[in-house]
Amino acid sequence: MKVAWAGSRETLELSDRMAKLVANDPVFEKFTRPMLGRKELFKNTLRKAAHGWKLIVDLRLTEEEAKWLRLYIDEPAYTDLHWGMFIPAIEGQGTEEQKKKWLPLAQKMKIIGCYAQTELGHGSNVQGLETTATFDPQADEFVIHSPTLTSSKWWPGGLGKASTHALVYARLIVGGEFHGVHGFIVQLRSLEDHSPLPGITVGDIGLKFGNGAYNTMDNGVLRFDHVRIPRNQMLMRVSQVTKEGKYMQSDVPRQLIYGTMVYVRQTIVVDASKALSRAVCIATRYSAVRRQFGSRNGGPETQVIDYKTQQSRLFPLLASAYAFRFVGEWLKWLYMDVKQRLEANDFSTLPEAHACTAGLKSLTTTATADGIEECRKLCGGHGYLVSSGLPELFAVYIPACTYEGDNVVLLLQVARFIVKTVSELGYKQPVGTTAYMGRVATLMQNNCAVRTAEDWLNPGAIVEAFEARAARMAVACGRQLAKFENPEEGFAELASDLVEASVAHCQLIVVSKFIEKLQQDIPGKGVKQSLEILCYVYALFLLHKHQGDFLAVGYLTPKQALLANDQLRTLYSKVRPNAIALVDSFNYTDHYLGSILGRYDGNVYPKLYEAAWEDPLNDSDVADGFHQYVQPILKQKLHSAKL
Ligand SMILES: CCCCCCCC/C=C\C/C=C/C(=O)SCCNC(=O)CCNC(=O)[C@H](O)C(C)(C)COP(=O)(O)OP(=O)(O)OC[C@H]1O[C@@H](n2cnc3c(N)ncnc32)[C@H](O)[C@@H]1OP(=O)(O)O
Ligand SMILES: Cc1cc2nc3c(=O)[nH]c(=O)nc-3n(C[C@H](O)[C@H](O)[C@H](O)COP(=O)(O)OP(=O)(O)OC[C@H]3O[C@@H](n4cnc5c(N)ncnc54)[C@H](O)[C@@H]3O)c2cc1C
Repeated sequence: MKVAWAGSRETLELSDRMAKLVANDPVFEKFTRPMLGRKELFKNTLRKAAHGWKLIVDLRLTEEEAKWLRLYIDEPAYTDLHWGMFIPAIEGQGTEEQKKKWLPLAQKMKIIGCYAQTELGHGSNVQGLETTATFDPQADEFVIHSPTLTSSKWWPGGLGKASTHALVYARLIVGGEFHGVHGFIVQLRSLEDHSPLPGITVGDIGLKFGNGAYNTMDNGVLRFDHVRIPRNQMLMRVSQVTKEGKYMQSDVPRQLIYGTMVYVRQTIVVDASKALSRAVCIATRYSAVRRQFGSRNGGPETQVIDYKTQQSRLFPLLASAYAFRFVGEWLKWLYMDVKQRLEANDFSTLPEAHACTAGLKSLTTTATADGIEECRKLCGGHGYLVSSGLPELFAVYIPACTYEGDNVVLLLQVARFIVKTVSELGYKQPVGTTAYMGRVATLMQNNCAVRTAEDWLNPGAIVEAFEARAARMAVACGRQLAKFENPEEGFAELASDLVEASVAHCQLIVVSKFIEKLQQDIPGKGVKQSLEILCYVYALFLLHKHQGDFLAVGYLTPKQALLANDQLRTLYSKVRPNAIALVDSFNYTDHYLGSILGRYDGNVYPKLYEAAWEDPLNDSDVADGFHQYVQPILKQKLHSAKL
């Protein structure tokens, strides 16, 4: 199962080596992180990033090894944006000449870059950005300017204190004409002493949610006062500005300017499976350690993992972690395919790649953020302790629902794609993830054939149920929209229904990709069988949770919905014997997990007890402040009898 989770034996071995390298290095200690003040915390992150880079260079780590190393260091840092957005943006939007100039500098870390798109007043609406880049043909330069307070760049990670350069998204103005938003490489700080260059105001935006958590990152604010950059620092793969001041659009679609977001959204789906699996690993191991009630004749109490309520909350999350892992693997394939096509100037699959990355990013991050919080509750009171690892994991993770596109805004993008597909059904055969809509007549007509709980253990029955629900919801939205004279007005009015239809479509993708995964050769005794059980748990859990949809569109009867729930209960009993093995298969070191409750050896109580004494409040028996603030109250002579 470890191999199935990792994707291949090579990846398992490689990631395991990197995990151990980090776990055994004292520089990467992270237990005290939530207690550090902001300055100390940030300096410590810089130290870890520097040490990580030294290891990469000294040990001549490959790009793949370096990625795993950074993952296991497990501390948001400017390097995430440098490697994760700045470099990919140049790769995707730069010309060959630009790549030749900038990529070696960035890859050797001679410059540090960030991705500066969002502004104080504008995030989701990228076309509404206010920063301007005005071409000056005399000087052959662009003038980058922040005309208003709301145009201040706000949020970019790594911008506040670390970056020397930024990829700045600004409105292009050539000859007095606006040409939409484009990306520009702008130097922010001196490469000698790191001080901000003239015309640049830059700093950190302040503390964020949670202790430690995302506060290791210097999310920044940036303003430009007529900062000049050479013309060739506009990324010019999509469109060009000539020396003479001519704006030229190539054959490449404008949307490629948003390409870095597509790339990162794709990586976020696999990351969701990592974050959720960490939380599930902690909650599952602890649920086997924790006992409550049910002692007979003085024997041990019941392990809480044996309660059906615990199982019905925990096992769907375990199944979701696996589902997100496999859909993430598929999405990575889809992205690589699109990338190759784009290089060959084939843009036909870009809309589907955008819809899939947007929708699956939204679906998986929402479920993961909710799932981490559920895991905290599954651990009872001890889950609220920072040493459980769950509060920090939650605090670090939740912005994923917002960054790289607010999850609702992204689902509305999926809705546009679905509505367009439905409207074209008469004359265009849908392909890829919308191919099922090509069978819309059958899906609208046929109803579920399930008669017994066992009938639900059938991939065909499950896929058809999810297809029928998604198709019927999409068609219903299409019909409602048709009643509006102005389509944009209709879209705005029906936005909530459209979002629900998008969720149904995305859930269908995850379920189908899990089922497709099981059609592959999966080596290892019992591995495939265990994954089949998890796949059914995932699908039937969703069906149960959203049974209102399946019933409302008229595909299921209430009896069939009840049978699905009966089957789900049986499946939980099948997951239970392997639950610990299924989380051990994530192969997480205790260092990466960062949780006393989730320790591999299960030695929870002694370690919790020990850790309590390490709290700074326990440095002395009598607290600092006692004599000043508590003792006077204790010694106070009160005159009123009532008091
Ligand atoms: C491996 C390491 C990875 C490390 C990563 C580290 C993560 C670190 C953590 C945080 C970093 C965070 C970074 C950020 O948050 S960066 C900022 C991200 N910002 C956003 O995501 C903004 C969201 N908004 C948008 O994407 C867009 O503005 C929009 C899509 C919501 C709307 O855009 P607009 O231009 O108004 O488009 P329309 O709706 O009018 O659509 C026009 C047309 O274009 C299509 N389209 C839109 N986006 C894309 C795209 N990305 N790719 C392809 N096509 C796209 C859209 O579908 C329309 O098509 P049409 O209907 O056929 O005309
Ligand atoms: C931790 C973190 C790191 C970040 N890192 C970066 C970075 O490195 N670089 C960068 O450029 N940016 C970064 N961002 C910014 C991030 O990309 C934006 O915050 C994000 O795109 C959401 O935009 P917003 O803040 O404008 O939200 P808003 O759009 O203002 O959202 C507010 C509310 O309005 C709703 N809403 C907005 N538009 C619509 C609509 N059309 N229909 C219905 N509802 C709508 C949303 O659903 C939400 O509920 C980061 C943000 C965070 C939190």
